[in-house]
Amino acid sequence: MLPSIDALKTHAIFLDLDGTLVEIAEHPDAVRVHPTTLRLLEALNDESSGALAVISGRELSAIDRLLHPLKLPAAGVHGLERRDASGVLHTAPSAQAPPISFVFEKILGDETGVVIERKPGGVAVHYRLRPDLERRCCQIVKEIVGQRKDLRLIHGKMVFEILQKGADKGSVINAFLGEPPFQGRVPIFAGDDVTDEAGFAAVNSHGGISIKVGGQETDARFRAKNVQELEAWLRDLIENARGEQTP
Ligand SMILES: O=P(O)(O)OC[C@H]1O[C@H](O[C@H]2O[C@H](CO)[C@@H](O)[C@H](O)[C@H]2O)[C@H](O)[C@@H](O)[C@@H]1O
Repeated sequence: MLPSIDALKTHAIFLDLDGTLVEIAEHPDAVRVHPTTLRLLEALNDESSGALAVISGRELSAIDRLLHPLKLPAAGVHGLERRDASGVLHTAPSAQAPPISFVFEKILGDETGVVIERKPGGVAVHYRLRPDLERRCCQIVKEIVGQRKDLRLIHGKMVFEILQKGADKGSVINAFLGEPPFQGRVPIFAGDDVTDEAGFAAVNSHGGISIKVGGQETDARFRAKNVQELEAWLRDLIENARGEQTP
């Protein structure tokens, strides 16, 4: 059961993208954000007076492409990039490290159907189209991460992500909460995947509202069954907030 909230102006809203605002698709490039979802985000942004940020594993440029024409405060590559509410870009120094994606291209090659997504400070190895190659991908990523102290490994939804250390979704949520217009507000964070757990921990430590989308194990305090249930709840937030303002 999701909590009811009347005043959005006292809350800071953080939303994950894939699997939270949009359904998971077969290929990262196949994802489209429906215009009604864009309108929902616009309304949340208005009703919270700009205290809305997207916290994603995708790089910032990909987030902007998906949410066009909206350009919201956002964190990309699981926290390695962050654009604050005044539009200033903060990049973890490690995000500039040389890419390691060539290793995968060399070993796996595009023809296998394994999708290699390069991002600043990271590479995602998607095996959704070739689940039979999970073990092989796992072997390769573990070997690389085992040799490099500067890297960490995330096993997300049909994806292995190798990332430079230096940030996570929790640290960027904390960074937003230290700045206006997020500062002093009760944080809300909704996400669906393992990488969102760091965000849930940060939000829980502020006494906020952490929401897991889907059925997997989590430290989030609340749960939405799926993308639709979360979206319906977000719509209610807007209606309640607007209702509050009506004399
Ligand atoms: O933090 P998020 O916004 O949830 O991003 C996590 C990763 O999402 C994308 O991959 C996932 O979604 C794809 C499209 O639905 C799907 O094909 C893939 O299997 C999923 O792992 C994105 O491509 C990654 O860069 C993000 O890190």
